[in-house]
Amino acid sequence: MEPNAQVAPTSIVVMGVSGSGKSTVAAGLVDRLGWDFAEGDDFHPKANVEKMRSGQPLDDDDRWPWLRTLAGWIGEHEQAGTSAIVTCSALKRSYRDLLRDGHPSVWFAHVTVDAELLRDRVQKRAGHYMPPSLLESQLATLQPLQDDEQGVSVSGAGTPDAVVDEVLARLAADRGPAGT
Ligand SMILES: Nc1ncnc2c1ncn2[C@@H]1O[C@H](COP(=O)(O)OP(=O)(O)OP(=O)(O)O)[C@@H](O)[C@H]1O
Ligand SMILES: O=C(O)[C@H](O)[C@@H](O)[C@H](O)[C@H](O)CO
Repeated sequence: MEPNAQVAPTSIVVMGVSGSGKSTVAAGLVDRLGWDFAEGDDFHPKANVEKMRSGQPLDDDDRWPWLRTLAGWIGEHEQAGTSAIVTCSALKRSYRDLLRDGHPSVWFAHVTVDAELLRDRVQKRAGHYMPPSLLESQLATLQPLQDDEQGVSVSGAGTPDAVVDEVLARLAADRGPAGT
């Protein structure tokens, strides 16, 4: 598999640890691009959500079936020729390998936020099943997006609009004049 396949990116996976701002950035991208959208967390089996709610981090075995479901969603959109945006923590490179395997249009937008800001955001967020205590394991598991992976890493510390602008600028550059 070729991580940097030269295919116009039409499937954006907004990735990052819990609380980094994936949903917020994805909403901004959907507003600006009008592409189809799915919240990756909605595809977690109930057992995964209950595990996180009880304060236990997911492991690879918990995540593989979920990631395969998301890859299927991406594949359906690719096949239909429909551009799409999905949020997914995609914490490890091997998870991203699964998502892009056979799906050359996949392009990652990694929203990065330092641990202090992350704790602050998650502690202020009410009514979410993900307890702040799981942040450390999210950060320990994270393998940041690498240079040879199609996509962009952006700091999520700015305003949502600024983060979205930065993602879109890089997306436009990667899509080239024909991909607008
Ligand atoms: N750029 C930003 N500036 C200020 N606050 C932000 C920004 N992005 C997100 N937030 C806030 O931080 C919190 C986490 O954001 P969000 O839910 O988008 O993250 P997430 O990565 O989708 O989280 P999870 O994966 O746990 O669902 C929310 O309360 C959101 O309003
Ligand atoms: O891979 C994981 O551990 C999970 O996807 C988590 O990241 C949460 O589902 C999500 O971020 C919601 O808080």
